[in-house]
Amino acid sequence: MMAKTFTIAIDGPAASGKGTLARRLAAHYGFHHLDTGLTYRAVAKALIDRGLPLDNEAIAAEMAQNLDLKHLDRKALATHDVGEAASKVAIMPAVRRALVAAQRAFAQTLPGTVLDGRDIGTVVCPDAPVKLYVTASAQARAKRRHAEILAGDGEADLAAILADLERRDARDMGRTDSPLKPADDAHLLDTTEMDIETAFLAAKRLVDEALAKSQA
Ligand SMILES: Nc1ncnc2c1ncn2[C@@H]1O[C@H](COP(=O)(O)OP(=O)(O)OP(=O)(O)O)[C@@H](O)[C@H]1O
Ligand SMILES: Nc1ccn([C@@H]2O[C@H](COP(=O)(O)O)[C@@H](O)[C@H]2O)c(=O)n1
Repeated sequence: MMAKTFTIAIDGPAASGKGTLARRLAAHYGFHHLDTGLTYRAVAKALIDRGLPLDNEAIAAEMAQNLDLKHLDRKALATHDVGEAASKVAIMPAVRRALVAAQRAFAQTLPGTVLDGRDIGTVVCPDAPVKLYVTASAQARAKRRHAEILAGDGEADLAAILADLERRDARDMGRTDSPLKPADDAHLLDTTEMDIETAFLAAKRLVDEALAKSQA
């Protein structure tokens, strides 16, 4: 018999704060965390590093099939160019099939997991007992990303960041395969007016309710 698992599914647009929340929740509950955006970024970076095209589905899918989830280097994958390239390879069904299979295996083999991305509640873990769709206005998200880059001693232009976010959101929401959207049973968490602690407490309340239900 398969052991019981509990997955927290978190989705939302770029820089909405879903990764921050996912990490906080995973630390709080002692769960394993997978940032699924890193998996798409890793495929994109593997192609870029080898000088391979970003629009060849067969080549990209081969990279996705060979990806090892244990070796995702967040720092190396964090650049703007890799994020932009990731959203291009993410439109390819064969890439998604390979990555979704690995993401599902992560959720199904560990007892407590938090996965964040764009299609966790809709495609990867449609039966997750708790789903959060984290949003914030595009302006708020751009300001947060801007502050993050400046804090890391980088240079950034707020208007350019806003344009990038909006372009990436449009690609993620407009693609045919697994577009970004809230699952029908997701809780919407708009953090435009919330600081990180307030957003965490709101999310924790929803997870606590789901955990209590799953143990009843
Ligand atoms: N509620 C909040 N209030 C203020 N800042 C926040 C809030 N949530 C997250 N942040 C900050 O916003 C930035 C983006 O957050 P985060 O990286 O978690 O977003 P994300 O949705 O995971 O982004 P991506 O999709 O690009 O991976 C970070 O600098 C984070 O510290
Ligand atoms: N479940 C997911 C996660 C990510 N993507 C795509 O990857 C891009 C990068 O994601 P980040 O969260 O690291 O910014 C993102 O723009 C999506 O195109 C996805 O499709 N599904």
